[in-house]
Amino acid sequence: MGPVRVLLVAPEAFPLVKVGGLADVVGALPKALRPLGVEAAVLLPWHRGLPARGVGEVAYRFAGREVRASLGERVEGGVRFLLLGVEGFDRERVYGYPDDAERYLRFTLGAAEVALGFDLVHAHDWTAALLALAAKVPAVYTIHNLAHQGLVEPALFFHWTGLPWSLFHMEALEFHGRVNLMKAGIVFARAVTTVSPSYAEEIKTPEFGMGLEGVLRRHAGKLFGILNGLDLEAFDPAQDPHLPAPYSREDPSGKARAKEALWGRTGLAAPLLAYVGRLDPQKGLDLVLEALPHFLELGFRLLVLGVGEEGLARPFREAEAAHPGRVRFVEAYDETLARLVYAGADALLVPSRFEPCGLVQMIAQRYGTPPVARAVGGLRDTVEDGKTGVLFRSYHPEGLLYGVLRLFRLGAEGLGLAGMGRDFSWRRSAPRYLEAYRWALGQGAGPQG
Ligand SMILES: Nc1ncnc2c1ncn2[C@@H]1O[C@H](COP(=O)(O)OP(=O)(O)O[C@H]2O[C@H](CO)[C@@H](O)[C@H](O)[C@H]2O)[C@@H](O)[C@H]1O
Repeated sequence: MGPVRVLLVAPEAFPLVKVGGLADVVGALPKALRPLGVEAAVLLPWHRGLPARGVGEVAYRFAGREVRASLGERVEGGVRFLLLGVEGFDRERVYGYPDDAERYLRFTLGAAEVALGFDLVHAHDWTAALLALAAKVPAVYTIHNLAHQGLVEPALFFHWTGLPWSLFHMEALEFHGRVNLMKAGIVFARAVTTVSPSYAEEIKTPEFGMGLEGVLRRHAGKLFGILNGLDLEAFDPAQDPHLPAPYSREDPSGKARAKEALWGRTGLAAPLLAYVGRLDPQKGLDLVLEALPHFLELGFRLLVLGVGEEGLARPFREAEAAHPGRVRFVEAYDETLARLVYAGADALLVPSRFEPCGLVQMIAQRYGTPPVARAVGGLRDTVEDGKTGVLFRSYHPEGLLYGVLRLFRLGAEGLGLAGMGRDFSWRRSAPRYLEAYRWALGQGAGPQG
């Protein structure tokens, strides 16, 4: 058999454009698949400011007319990135505009044309989900986060896409009177994957299914739970240019330098609890806020690094103002500071309400910092409770508080060192994507092997 040629389609991919973990995964997967005989290219919208070489044009239909989009190409770290210049992407941000559904549908319909040159298309999250229906090659669809589904008014959707209204029913696109793009991905893809085995189980229940649990149960026969890996070269304390000194499990002495650098940059000191990530209701930051007075009473310092919802940013701004030198809120996307946190904090807080996989807890373990995480989704699959970190169950500030206390009772430093020995490489997960691809191409065994 020749190589499988796959087009990964996503809104973001590291190192070109990154908002969160989706970009890490889409950027790393092509490299992990190459040794397995998969030639993967990544197609992104041509977001503002991305330099690339023009390689042609793509014609697609939108709202009953033929439109053209320029196609760019750029190779980065050995990965071939294609950029599609459809209307609506010459903007500051990747998401968060009122016309997101419209511009990503344009992108998806253009992507369907680009996919014709490949054996298979691998669509990521709601923004690319319609490829499962619109692409003329088989599609694999990955759910990174069920919270964002892409809901569209049906009249607009059918006008834009030219798809038949006969698809507007409960077993296809309809969801409470609207079109649900995530649902389209689940229903029409040949294989559906999600980013951890635990999340694959959880989303079949009302607690985590976000209204799609029934659909997911009906399509469970093609659902694969594949744990995300980490790009071990991109995240390596032994060769991380963001750190003041390299270190490893064998010689962790450089870690002390990272701690000093982190304290120097933030004005904080040990014992330092930290959070890195998007400010989103998913992440359980309300628990951090509620537990904060107790943390401060116990002598802990808190650092929060993240951007996102104003409703979550404001209370952290206020907490910083009220507790100078003890609470810091850095409202920025800052790669260097993030690396200093993974290396220099005493514990990383990951109290998520739900977590499809989560990369921050894996990065922290690789950098020798133990996570205190809620026992959900991929957190459950990647933190060894009492060995490399602490897991807590109840979604309650006391759950988090006792988790932190338990970590320090067990010895945060020792657990951190143990975490450095864990293997989070893509080596274990990449072959499972190949299985999903083969299954979608009608060549192999299904999710249960
Ligand atoms: N302010 C900031 N400065 C610097 N770096 C920052 C940052 N905010 C976030 N990051 C970085 O963004 C990434 C976050 O990835 P996660 O997977 O932990 O969560 P996210 O919810 O974004 O991803 C979603 O998709 C991924 C991929 O499948 C799933 O693992 C996850 O569960 C799901 O919610 C990490 O690389 C982190 O370092």
